[in-house]
Amino acid sequence: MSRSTRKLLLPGGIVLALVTVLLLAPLLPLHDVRAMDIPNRFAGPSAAHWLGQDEFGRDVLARLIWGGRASLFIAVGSALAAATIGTLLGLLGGYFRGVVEVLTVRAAEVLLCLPPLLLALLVVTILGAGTWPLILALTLLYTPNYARVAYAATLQVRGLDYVTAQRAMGAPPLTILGRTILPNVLPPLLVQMSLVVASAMVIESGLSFLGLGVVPPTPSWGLMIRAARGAMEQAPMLLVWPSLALAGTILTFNLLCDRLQTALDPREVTKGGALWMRRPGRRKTAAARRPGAADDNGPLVEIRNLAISVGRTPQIDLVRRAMLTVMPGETVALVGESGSGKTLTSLALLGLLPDQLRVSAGEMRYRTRDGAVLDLAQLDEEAFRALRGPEVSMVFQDAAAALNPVHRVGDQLAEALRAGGLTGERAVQARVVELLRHVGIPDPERRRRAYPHELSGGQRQRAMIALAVANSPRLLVADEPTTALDPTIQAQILDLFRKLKTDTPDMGLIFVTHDLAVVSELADRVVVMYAGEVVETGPVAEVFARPKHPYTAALIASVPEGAADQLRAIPGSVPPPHDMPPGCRFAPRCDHALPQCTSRVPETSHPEASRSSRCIRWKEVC
Ligand SMILES: Nc1ncnc2c1ncn2[C@@H]1O[C@H](COP(=O)(O)OP(=O)(O)OP(=O)(O)O)[C@@H](O)[C@H]1O
Repeated sequence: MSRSTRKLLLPGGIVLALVTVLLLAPLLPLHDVRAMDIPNRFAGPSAAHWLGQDEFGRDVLARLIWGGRASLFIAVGSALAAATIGTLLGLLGGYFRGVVEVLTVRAAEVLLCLPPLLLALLVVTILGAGTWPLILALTLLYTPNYARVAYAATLQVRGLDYVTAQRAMGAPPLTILGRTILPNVLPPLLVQMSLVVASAMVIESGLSFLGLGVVPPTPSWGLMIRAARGAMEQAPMLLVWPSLALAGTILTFNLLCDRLQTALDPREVTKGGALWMRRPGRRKTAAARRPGAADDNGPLVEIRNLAISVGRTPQIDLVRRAMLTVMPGETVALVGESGSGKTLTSLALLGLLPDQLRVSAGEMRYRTRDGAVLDLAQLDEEAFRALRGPEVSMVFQDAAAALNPVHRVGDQLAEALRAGGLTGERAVQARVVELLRHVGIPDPERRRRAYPHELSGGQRQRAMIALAVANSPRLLVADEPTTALDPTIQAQILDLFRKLKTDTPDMGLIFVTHDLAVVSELADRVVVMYAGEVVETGPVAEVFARPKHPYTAALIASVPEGAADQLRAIPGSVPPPHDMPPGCRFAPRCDHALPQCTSRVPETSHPEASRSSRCIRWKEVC
């Protein structure tokens, strides 16, 4: 059972127990909710009446349970009805747009013009007080909320590649809506559900309290609160029980929906709840700082035996024994097939690993501007925040996703500069223009006022690079910054990186790429990763001319730009992290593999001082 499923047990158990008790009310040995006992009005708890008796001597426990039936039936019933209708309207409107949108979402939104309580009062006044008119009123009230949430979520999802791919495959719209879009819009709908159930319970009690909801003598929590108010001085507990039941049920529903949202979200983006709810990092900055270790000629970054893992029992190592060194001013290319751990290693350097992953072993020694050596593997989030920007920074692959779409490019740059300590509005704006000009955005005075969507793909990537270098970082990590661009623009962006290298000769650059041609043009050293491990490192020219690991050799031979005479695909694929072969991870795909390769993990060899290979047959590879 996964952690998020386990977290469902508590609120799920409480809701199940509550619903069971309420459903079984007719079978439970409860007093008659209407049976009055005037001589014993306001009597306290006794063996016969566990929670005491009300103003007519009726049993409070029985009325609480039967009242809960009415309240919950109305709240959950109207929330479900509104969810079904509203989600359908939102999905249809968001997917088909145009007239359908007007007839569904916009029509539902008309209801939002009316004050909620007034709308409920209107329906109840026309149809008369009672359970069903109340459910209808609440359904009308909440349908537009669901429609809007589903509509917004559908709009977000309908343009994504996987929906386009479904369309391209000829899937009918209803299948796309039900199978592809609905599961993706479910998390915000569940949040909405928890809010609506809670709010419906409050409105039900309010209307019952006003005499417009559940009709007495049928009990409801709202009616009980209303009656108890008049007798607050004689019997204050009469007010406490229904209020507690109402508050407890609302809180439990909120918790259940919150946890459901996490459990149903396979991407686990909601995992851990709000940032402020997360446990603070256990690691301490002080422990990470080693003032004595400063060495001006030493490496900027030195990763040793880094392991990045997911899960605890069992723990799966997505990256293990990773080694990487970057000297000041050096460009190190990180290459390897998809899934080899390049992105995770880069993200770990900035403390940006996804929530469910962690650095489980190893060191990432980083030398700061003032000469102190920090172990990034030991830093907490707060310490990383201080480093990101002026010390380490990152250029992401997809600038469209990495830039905030609702802020102007210039404003985003200005914000980064202010966060880096630059003061004075004039100085900030001047630096914004200078940065945009530096990265080659034409007419920066005007373009700084553009939103990201108003820039071309290449310009967006330039703006993203400007953002990354705004505070002159000493280490820049670029994760496939050219992959999403067309070849002409790719060449321009590579030129920009070359210019950055020349202009900032001390800046270390880690360049993640699949493209070996880019590596040979841009990088000084190359680090080859396979299945979460670093298999070979060395100066680019030497590694490309004489690879010392069969995987590097195969990689070079597999691309047209490679030095090999004949193009040759690497047979098989990278094994998944949970099913890694024992011994050398590349052995099952390797032409040079010996029996001992599959039984023992190969040690790192150093064919030359500046090179390393994790292959026992490195001498024979070439
Ligand atoms: N959040 C995550 N949870 C579990 N496994 C993950 C997560 N992120 C990445 N992985 C796994 O870790 C391994 C390394 O992923 P990583 O993204 O670092 O590879 P990569 O070399 O950068 O690939 P690509 O070139 O496709 O970006 C892959 O097997 C991937 O499936």
